[in-house]
Amino acid sequence: MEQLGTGEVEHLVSRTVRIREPPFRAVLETATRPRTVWSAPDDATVVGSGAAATVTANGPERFTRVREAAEALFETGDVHAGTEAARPRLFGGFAFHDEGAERSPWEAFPDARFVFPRVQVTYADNGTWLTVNAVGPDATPEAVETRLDDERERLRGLADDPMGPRPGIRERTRTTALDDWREGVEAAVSRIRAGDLRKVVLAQALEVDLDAPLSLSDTLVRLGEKYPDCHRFLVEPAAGEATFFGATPERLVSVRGRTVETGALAGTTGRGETPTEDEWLARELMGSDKNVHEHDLVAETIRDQLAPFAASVAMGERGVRRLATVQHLWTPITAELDRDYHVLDLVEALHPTPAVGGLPPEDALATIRETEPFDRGWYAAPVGWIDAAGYGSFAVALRSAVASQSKVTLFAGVGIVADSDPDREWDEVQLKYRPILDELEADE
Ligand SMILES: C=C(O[C@@H]1C=C(C(=O)O)C=C[C@H]1O)C(=O)O
Repeated sequence: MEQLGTGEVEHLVSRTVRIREPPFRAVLETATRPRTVWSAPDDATVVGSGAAATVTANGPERFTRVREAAEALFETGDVHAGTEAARPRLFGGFAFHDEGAERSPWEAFPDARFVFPRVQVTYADNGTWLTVNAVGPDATPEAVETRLDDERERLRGLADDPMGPRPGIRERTRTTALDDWREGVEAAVSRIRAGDLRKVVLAQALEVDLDAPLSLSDTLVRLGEKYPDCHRFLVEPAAGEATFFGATPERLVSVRGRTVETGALAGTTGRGETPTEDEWLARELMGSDKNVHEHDLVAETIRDQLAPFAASVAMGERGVRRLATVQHLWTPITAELDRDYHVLDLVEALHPTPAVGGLPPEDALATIRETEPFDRGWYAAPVGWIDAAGYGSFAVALRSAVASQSKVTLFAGVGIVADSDPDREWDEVQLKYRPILDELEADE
């Protein structure tokens, strides 16, 4: 595996063939570390196995460092992709805070880490594609083509075995007790009422010990079935046991050419038992001053953050996005860039939006660090991909967890504004654990 430093030029070989569609679950099940999954509603689904190259970076400069290393990697490509969906891409993400995501369960996660998969299966609208990549002095077309034949053979033999049962939970440990939560939320509300802050997103973590080992391939399949409109992702360091995965409703930003797509997602309510109750909850959410305020702060900030890059920014109409477990206020936002930018320029400018950080950003981040008794690591941070043209797509890593052998740590947060009630916010956190928790609790 090649570890790329800034400015190094490496020789890259990439070959792709079209294949008969192998079962996603078995492809992921038989992939080797570090594994990669990216699956978005408007994008091809990608499963990566191993790393032909890895880019890592730390600290506040991590966005620039990754961009430079990506540009160096893609500079000398000998690429036969056959289809756009299988062109070379780096998959990975960033830590939430500028520095120091080292506490458990994040020990193996640097502040930024991207993988150029060694073997990649791409499920696209125009078929399924197998890619083999190699980087370094020994990367030759012959070696890559031989590996391509071997992998194609191997994938042909994969059976679509039935999924196993969910693992079941032995024990749950909260990082934040209800009393401490109330105290933290009340302190934040006081600061907001005093005018020191406008909004802050406070999160919790929940550690669960499982009865049986977790099958991440089953979990990713089930999340895809239940949350087809969400971005599914899985990223992991090569060493250690930890895997970060989730199914998030929130897109941070996509850039293709000069077109930018993003949106504001903030303000939450539950799902009803019946369509009528669902409608009632949605209408209540749309009419709630507290939620609309919480939401509009996000939408307006994104618009302002995009403005320096954009020839025009268009805000869509605020509406409700209904997911299997919650409903959110959502405003689609698009922009046209005033010149070519790298997607990471936009990621750096937008992260963290007040949907996961707060306002003013620096004060909100300080409040988060002071209040939260755990490390956010990569939770609520950008995960996604970048290509040689500087295009890319990033989601906000919510409804997510870190899994190791028999332990999973889940994360969820809520926006706090002047009239937030600590107990209602507590309930909202529990609701946001549901997507992952539902896949860990034993089947009835
Ligand atoms: C912070 C989370 O979600 C974010 C916060 C929301 C809110 O406060 O209403 C809604 C969607 C997300 O932007 C999370 O899921 O952990």
